[in-house]
Amino acid sequence: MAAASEQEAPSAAAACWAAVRALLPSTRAGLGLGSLGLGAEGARVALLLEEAAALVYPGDAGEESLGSERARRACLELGEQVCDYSWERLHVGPWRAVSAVWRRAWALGCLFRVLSLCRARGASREALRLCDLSLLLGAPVLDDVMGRLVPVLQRHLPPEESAARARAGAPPRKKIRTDITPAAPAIAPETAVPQLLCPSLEHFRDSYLTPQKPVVLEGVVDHWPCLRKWSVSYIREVAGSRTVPVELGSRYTDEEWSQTLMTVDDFIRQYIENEDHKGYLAQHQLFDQIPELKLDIGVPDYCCLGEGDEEDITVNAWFGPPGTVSPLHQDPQQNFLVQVMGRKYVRLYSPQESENLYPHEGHLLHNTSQVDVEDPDLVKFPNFKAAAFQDCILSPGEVLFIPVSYWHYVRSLDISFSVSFWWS
Ligand SMILES: O=C(O)CCC(=O)C(=O)O
Ligand SMILES: [Fe+2]
Repeated sequence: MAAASEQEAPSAAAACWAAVRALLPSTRAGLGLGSLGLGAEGARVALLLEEAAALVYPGDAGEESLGSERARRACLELGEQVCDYSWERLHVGPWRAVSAVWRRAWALGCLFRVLSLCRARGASREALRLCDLSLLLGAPVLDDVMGRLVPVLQRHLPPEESAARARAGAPPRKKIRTDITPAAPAIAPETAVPQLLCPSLEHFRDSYLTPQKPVVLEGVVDHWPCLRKWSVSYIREVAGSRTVPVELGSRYTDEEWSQTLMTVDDFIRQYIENEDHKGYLAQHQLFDQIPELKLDIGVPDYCCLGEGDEEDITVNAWFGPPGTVSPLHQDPQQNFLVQVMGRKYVRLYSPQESENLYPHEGHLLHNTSQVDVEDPDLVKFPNFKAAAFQDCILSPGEVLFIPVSYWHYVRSLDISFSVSFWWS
């Protein structure tokens, strides 16, 4: 199959297509559509995928892959239809119940759309966005082809589509304010979480993990490159063009809270540089999406004390402006919350205090307290004042151990980036 139809010297678009094409299986059978397992209810989608595949791998020796405008348009539309069908399947019931089959169908729909766009005009931000939508909602297909496409598209993105150029015509940005930040609460010695410099594994296990006591570990991640490298401009440089989920609104318990998808570049412009609104890139497995950032972090050694494998650790990014609030809640795993940029105020309550913390009723929020920790309504929640707590201000390079089910409330004091490790 010819790599490009253009007769003239390979254009940028043709060079991009050649690189994209090289990531695909050499034969149509290599797509493995026959073993997708969509079943009877997915028969229509299976047909749409076969039709799209036939355009990318035409049977006729003389015909080129997506060689005509008509073929490219048809492939784009088929991919869109596959995505429409799969989208509905992805949004029925809770996320953990969504079948991997439909997540793979979603990824393939995105793939055919990306192929059609790249064949027509080379790399584009839209193609990159579709790769991210596939990585965020889909399941890996063809040896993670959507992840492998990202660096190829980034390399071939024409300058006018790159984030830097997109900003060149924009009005000058507001300078990021680092001088005025929300007041840091004073930490009383009697409530302060203990701090420990590089304890041995045994000491941490015997004095904190086994008795399930919180502690701030110091000096244990000093060698992680993120502590020297990360800044708002570095994150923009590495991740600016990538699409990520963002929480909008002050806190997830508020009525007007919502989630959206946007590029990191837009997130920084709207919510980090502009402090009028609250946006939080929260609880996102950014390091699976952008492996380059993973090179800058490690896994805390103490995780080896758990019973699970290292691959089972869930690593989340939390990036936001000053004033983001995670309401008081508990999680079902041990947590190392690693602070990389800026400071956070953290308040902790033992699971034994649950009765004094007024968890929401109902299944969805039963692990979240109804009390606004720093401004409690003591008429509605009188026992809250009796609840004993510990607190700390977590600064860059510090690691907070939050035992399983320990209640935690977190407010950022500066532009902040934290990385959490949920482990068992
Ligand atoms: O940093 C935050 O805003 C919340 C972190 C958190 O809840 C967690 O790591 O489990
Ligand atoms: Fe949490």
